Amino acid sequence: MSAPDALSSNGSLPQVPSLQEHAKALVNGRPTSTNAGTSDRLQIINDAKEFTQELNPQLETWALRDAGFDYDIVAVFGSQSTGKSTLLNRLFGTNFDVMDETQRQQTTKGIWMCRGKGMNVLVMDVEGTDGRERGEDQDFERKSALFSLASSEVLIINLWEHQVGLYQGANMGLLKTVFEVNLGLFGKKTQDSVNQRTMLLFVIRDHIGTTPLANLQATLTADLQRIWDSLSKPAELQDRQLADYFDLAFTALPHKILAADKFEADVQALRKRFVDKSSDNYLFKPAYHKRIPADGVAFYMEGIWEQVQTNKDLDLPTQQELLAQFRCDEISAGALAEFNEQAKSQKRPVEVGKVVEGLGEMMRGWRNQALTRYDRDASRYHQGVYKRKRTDLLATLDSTLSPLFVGQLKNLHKASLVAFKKEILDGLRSEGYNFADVVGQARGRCEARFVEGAKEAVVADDEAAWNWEEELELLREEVRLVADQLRKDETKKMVNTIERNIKKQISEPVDLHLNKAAPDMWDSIMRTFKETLAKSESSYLAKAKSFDCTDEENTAALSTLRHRAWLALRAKIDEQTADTVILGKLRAYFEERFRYDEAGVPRVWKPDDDIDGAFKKAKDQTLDLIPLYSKIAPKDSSLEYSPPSEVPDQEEEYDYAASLVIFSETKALDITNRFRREADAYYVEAKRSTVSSIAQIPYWMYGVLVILGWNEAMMVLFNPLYFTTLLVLLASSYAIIQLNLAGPLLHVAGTVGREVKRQAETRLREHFSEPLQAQAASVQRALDEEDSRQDTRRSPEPL
Ligand SMILES: Nc1nc2c(ncn2[C@@H]2O[C@H](COP(=O)(O)OP(=O)(O)OP(=O)(O)O)[C@@H](O)[C@H]2O)c(=O)[nH]1
Repeated sequence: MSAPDALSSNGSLPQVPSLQEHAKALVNGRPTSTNAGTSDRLQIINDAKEFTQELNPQLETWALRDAGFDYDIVAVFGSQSTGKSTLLNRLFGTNFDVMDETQRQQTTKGIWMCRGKGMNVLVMDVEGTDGRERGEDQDFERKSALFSLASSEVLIINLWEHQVGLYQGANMGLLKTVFEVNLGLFGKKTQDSVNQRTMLLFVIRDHIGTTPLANLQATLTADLQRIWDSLSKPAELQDRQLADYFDLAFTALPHKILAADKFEADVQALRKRFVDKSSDNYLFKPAYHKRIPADGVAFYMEGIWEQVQTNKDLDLPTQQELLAQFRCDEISAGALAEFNEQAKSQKRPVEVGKVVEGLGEMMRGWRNQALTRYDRDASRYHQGVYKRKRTDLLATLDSTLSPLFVGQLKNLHKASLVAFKKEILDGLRSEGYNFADVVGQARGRCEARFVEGAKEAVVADDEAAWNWEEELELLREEVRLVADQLRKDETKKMVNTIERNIKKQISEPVDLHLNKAAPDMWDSIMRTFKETLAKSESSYLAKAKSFDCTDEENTAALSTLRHRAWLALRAKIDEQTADTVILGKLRAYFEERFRYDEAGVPRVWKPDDDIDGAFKKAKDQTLDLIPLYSKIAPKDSSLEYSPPSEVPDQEEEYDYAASLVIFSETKALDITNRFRREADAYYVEAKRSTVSSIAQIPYWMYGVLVILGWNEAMMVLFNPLYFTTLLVLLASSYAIIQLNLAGPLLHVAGTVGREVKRQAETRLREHFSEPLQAQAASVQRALDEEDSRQDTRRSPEPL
């Protein structure tokens, strides 16, 4: 027989298509099978040379898909109707179709497969050779031989005894093809295909016994050796022997009908060689196994058939690699699907900022589960591919877990920072806290919390991929910023508290000193102020120590404090020198001097008192106070206030010199005038009080009245009518007193009396005080005129 179609004209193997191309073709363009298998046998390649799609489900039905390497494949080929199916059925308990005894025509078409009864063996019944039914087309024979060789561990070559020694009859042509193809398949890659040996079991049927089996075996071996020698081997394989690739075994079976019992016994003996692993003759030796895991057999066989069909180079290691790629991808995808489902469950919580408890453990669990699953199923395949795909899978797993890890770190970062702030604020609420201690402890706990959480979230040992140090650095930086901010806030709060205290402390003394209006008033005020400020500054510095404030911060805070203290003093002074308040002070000062004498007794002005002199003196003394109040000017220069050179957070520079002035000149003038007016009113009042005392009725006037009224009194006494009237009045008075009506009557009488007295006084005053009245009126007029003149001068400026 000629070289197989798989070989190109120059004898070399054609180029292998890329693995991806091939896998794609297989996955997308699988032929649809019309070969529906029965429950226990399946036509894997039909008449139209199409590979079935049912093999995988069938393997599942046969419970072989998960067998791993724990299964074997045996195939038979030989001439048509040589009892192949019969033999297989007997050996493996299968139910391949057997030819009806009377018809003698081909029964097995294509390739059928059965599972050996009670054994993990896949048995393939291959369409018989000879090509009688297919005419001269021996293409299928070659392809099926190639397919069987690539997948089976044991190849049974079935032949009649009388075929031994015949070239065609004994399928020697086909064997030549098998050997050639075998070289192509396994020859070159000896390293990879160290296990790729195949057992060729020759079963000689209808052995009569006249020629001993040994002789038949010798003939066949010699024939095979001859064929092997005649092969045109590639240069590098010239010295390879048939035994390097094949183990040969021979057995003979007697005539099935003529020696039925013997036939049956020998078949059982042969069956034992397929079943009994302990036997020396055990045929399914591990060395023959093609190392295709059971779950990959369907894909592998389909791939091989595809290659054989398209006459492409059948490079088994490549096929195995291809299979490994496909299966590893499938297994990896299965593991990934489950893993993704698990990872998805925690994606949302992490995304919304939750710190997921035990996330690291979960992630490690999912990852290990996926890898274990992958390792369990994929490690049986081509190691190179398995490892490569494992690396890919690992990368995919990690790339899914990485965002969760990073998210968890970010959430931990946030949570730790929030806890840090809360702890500090809680700490600052406690009595007598030490800021540095509070911050230091909170910082320690914050970092510890983060590190603990981060370590838990680490998925693998690879420090570069699962690094949390950088995030910790970021956290530290932020903690520093927060602590700084808190310290600044605390410092501010402290400055505010001290400022409030200063206000409280200076309030009373300043009031007191401003009320006294002594020449050293400002000295006293400034002394108090400076002492209070000095105390406040030292209390700030004492507290600031625990805040770890820098020198610059302390300087800034002290400047602010000094500035604010000054503003507080100024505010207090302003409050005490507001128009009405200062006028009140001046009035009080003036009154003290004008209305009271040296002993503090209120003065009653007499006409000869020197009202004008006293008024002028008191007024001048009071007016002298205005310049005193106008400017903060302590006599002792050491008490002068030294303002801070620079105040932070202040846009415009504060003018201390200007702040020393309390009243501007205009203001001082205004106050002067307003005071003058008030003082003048006191003067007028004083003057009036002397007029009132002059207007008293002289006592001799009452004597005059008695003398002038004497006649009228006598007339009442001596006139009966008047006298009677008098008696009636007296009697009435008596009755009134007796009846207790004296009170109301006296009240009425008092009122009437007062009215009469008032009338009388008025009349008398009008009579005696006209000249003095005229004098007072002229003074009042003069004052009014003076006022109106000053009003006219001041009119452009508002009061
Ligand atoms: N003489 C003889 N006949 C047998 C033997 N075993 C089976 N047969 C008969 O040979 C005929 C063919 O048997 P099959 O088992 O169908 O042969 P086959 O090789 O599978 O046939 P195809 O599938 O058509 O190639 C049947 O009629 C069997 O009864 C045997 O050992 N000796």
